[in-house]
Order: sequence, then C-alpha cells, then structure tokens
Amino acid sequence: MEQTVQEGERCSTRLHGMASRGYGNVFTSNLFGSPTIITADAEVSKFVLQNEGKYFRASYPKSFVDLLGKYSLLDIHGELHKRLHGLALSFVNSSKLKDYLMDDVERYVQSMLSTWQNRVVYVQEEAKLMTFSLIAKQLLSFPPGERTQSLKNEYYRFVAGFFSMRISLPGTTYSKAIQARQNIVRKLTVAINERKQDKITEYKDMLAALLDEKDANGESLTDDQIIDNVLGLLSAGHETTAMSMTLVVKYLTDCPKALQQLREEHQNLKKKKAGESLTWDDYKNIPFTQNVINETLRLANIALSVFREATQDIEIKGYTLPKGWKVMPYFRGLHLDPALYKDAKKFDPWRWEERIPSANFTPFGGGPRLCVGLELARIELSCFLHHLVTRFSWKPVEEDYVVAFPVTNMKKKLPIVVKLLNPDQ
Ligand code: HEM
Repeated sequence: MEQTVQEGERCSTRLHGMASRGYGNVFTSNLFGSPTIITADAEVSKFVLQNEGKYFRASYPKSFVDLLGKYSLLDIHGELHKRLHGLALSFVNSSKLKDYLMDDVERYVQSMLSTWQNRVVYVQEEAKLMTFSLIAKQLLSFPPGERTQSLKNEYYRFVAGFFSMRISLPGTTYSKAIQARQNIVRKLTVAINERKQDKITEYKDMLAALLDEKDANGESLTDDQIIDNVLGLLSAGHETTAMSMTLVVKYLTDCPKALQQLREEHQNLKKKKAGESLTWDDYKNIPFTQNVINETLRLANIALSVFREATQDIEIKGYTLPKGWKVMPYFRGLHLDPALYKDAKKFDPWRWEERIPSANFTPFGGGPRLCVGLELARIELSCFLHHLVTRFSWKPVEEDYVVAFPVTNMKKKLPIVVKLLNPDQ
C-alpha cells in the first residue's frame, strides 16, 4: 500500500536522538530549516545514492556551500561534476597509489610514529596533523613545515564553520570561518601563480592535474574552479582518515584479541622486521587488517550521512518522497541496525569473514558520488596499523569516549602512552 511520508511521522526529530530509537527505518525531520527524509533503510539508501542525477541531486546545507565554494565537488552537478569527479579519481587511482602515493603515506606515517615514545600521545591530534600534512603534500607538493602549518591553522578556523549558525556578525564562528576561507583562497592563489610561472613540469600532484585539465573545447579550468576543488579535497581527505585512525586505536585497545591477531598478521608478512615499509603486495595480503578497517568504518561512522534532494516525486518501497524534500541516507542508522548486524554495537572484525551485502555497508557513500579517496584512506590506515602494531604496545592514559555529533570526535582526543615492543630496535 502506498504511503506518503508525513512530517514527524516516525521516530525522532533530532539526529543525535536517533541512536536510541531503533534502526532500519524511513522517517522525517526538519533539519537546517528544510523538511527532510532520513533513511536508515539499506534498500532506500542505495536507491537514493544510485539515482543521483536522475531522481536526486546532492544538496548540502548552505553553510557547507558558502565555505567550500560553488565549484566544490559537493555542489556541482551534471557534466562538470562527472569531469571533476573523474579527474579527482585519476589523481588517487590504484596505479598512482602503487607507484608513488603509498611511498608518501609510508614516510609520513613513520615520521609521525617516530616521535611517539616516552610521552603522552593524543592520537586524534597527531593523526589530524599527519593526514593534513600528507594531503597538503599530495595535492600541492607543500613540504612539511611553515607553509603547511600556516595553511592548517586557517583550515581549522575554516572547518569550525561547517556546523555553525550562519550568522555573519563579527566574531561569530561562521564569519571567522568565512574569513579563514578568504585567507586560504589567497594562499592557494599564490600557489597557482607560482606554478604557472614555474618552468618545472614534473609535479605529480592534484594541482598539476587541475592546471593541465582541458575540456572538449580546449578550455582550462578557472582559478576559482581549481581553488574550490583543492579545498574540497583538503576537507574530504584528511579528518575522515584521521578519525578512523583514532578510533581503530580505541577499538583495538578495548579488544586485545583482535590486536593480537592483527599484530601476528603483520609480523608474519614475509617475516618483516619492525620498521620495514608495508609494500603494495603486503597491502593486498592482509585480510584480517581489512576486516579491522571495515569494522572500524562500520562502528565509527565518520561520515554520518550524505545530503540529497528529490528532484521529482518518487516512490520507493511504498513511500512517496516528495519533490524538493531533502533526503539523507543515514549511515549510522544503517551500520548499527541490529537487524543487519548481530551485536551491532560490538567491535567484531571477525563478522567480516562472512559476506556482507554492499547495500548494508556504505561508509564511503555510493553511486556517482562514491568517495574518490577510499583506497587512499584504506592504505593510510593499513600503513598506520602496520607500524603501530609491529613496533609498539600502548595503554590509555585515562578513559575516553566517542562524541558522535555533529562530527565524530574523541572527547579527550584519545591520550595514550606508547612503549617499544622491542627496546633494542
Ligand atoms: C575514512 C575516510 C573517508 C571517509 C569515511 C569518506 C567518506 C566519504 C563519503 C561518504 C562521500 C560521499 C559524499 C556524498 O555522496 O555526497 C565521500 C566523497 C568524497 N570523498 Fe571521501 N571519505 C574518506 C576519505 C577520503 C580521502 C582520503 C579523500 C581524498 C582523496 C576523499 C575525497 C572525497 C571526495 C573528493 C569526495 C566527493 C566525491 C563527489 O562528490 O564526486 N575522501 N567521502
């Protein structure tokens, strides 16, 4: 029987209230001032993701668009989206990962971990610092140091604006974020101009790819388009991975059996010595590590949801989703649904030994907007885990817990103390 989803019909009206209300459902709310359908139903969510461009279009809150810019991947559609999505994807495809991006990851991970002994380490802080430096290197060839640091400082004022009230009065978080965006734009304009004057053509970074890009008529991208895309990748590509690194440490701390099995998998890799790099072949040969990563992504739900809008009335599973309504596939609801995952709130990497339907697991979204950096993220996590578990043991300094809204964070930034497994190394 056909149903039209009515406002307030089911469940909660506040996102963070949903965790206690049961899952596997379609219900409505009013978010960011718009009537919104929230779906934690695998079939409906998959339909929404797959039909991007047909019945749905990405539609992020105004504050996101103000900050990321009108040419960021999140807010472009149709042919331009297809072209720039393809370009971003080609920048982090498997052959580039294998040929040189994985080497960067190895270097940056090892450099971070080399400073972790004999002090309290706030994993969340360190991971964010490292992944920011890494993406700044991969996008812009910025070396670690002053230039990256100054970009990072502006970035953190900028990112604070995403979930703030859109109030443009002096001193508000939002207007500080807009100011930070302008500062970042200035820095990126300098980088573009330097590159245009530079005779060296050997850069292998995303900026080089964006500067070289031409459409069918031979037209290059404008500086505004390039800047918004760099900023989009900078935002999409580092805190997500850093938070996954942080949470995997938390989950392994609480599950010694998984830590033990993970450590053995890495120690057994062709009997590697601690400190030796993880190679591409190793990466393809660590199934338990991939299970740990999947389980971390499932439980952590770093991307809580994505934002879409129905472009026409559309019926799915007996529901009519009205044209113009916002639609949010809510990944936390999906990934913690006890009907889909037994003991859904338990960290259980062994559950991945059974096949789990792809519609039930969408940490990277799906359809035409599937995350372009998913393999880079998996490699960063694999290299991090490899060096962490083969070189160190650790203990939490104090109890810490996950804050899940509006973005996932550890309340105390996950303080740990780290010891070398083998002090003679
Ligand atoms: C654990 C880490 C990550 C998670 C959980 C994650 C999650 C997601 C999700 C859910 C989307 C879909 C957005 C939508 O449909 O509207 C997405 C898109 C995207 N991600 Fe990631 N991501 C991660 C890492 C990365 C990395 C490392 C990069 C950098 C290369 C990256 C770049 C992007 C880009 C550019 C998009 C936009 C794609 C488009 O709209 O065409 N992500 N990501």
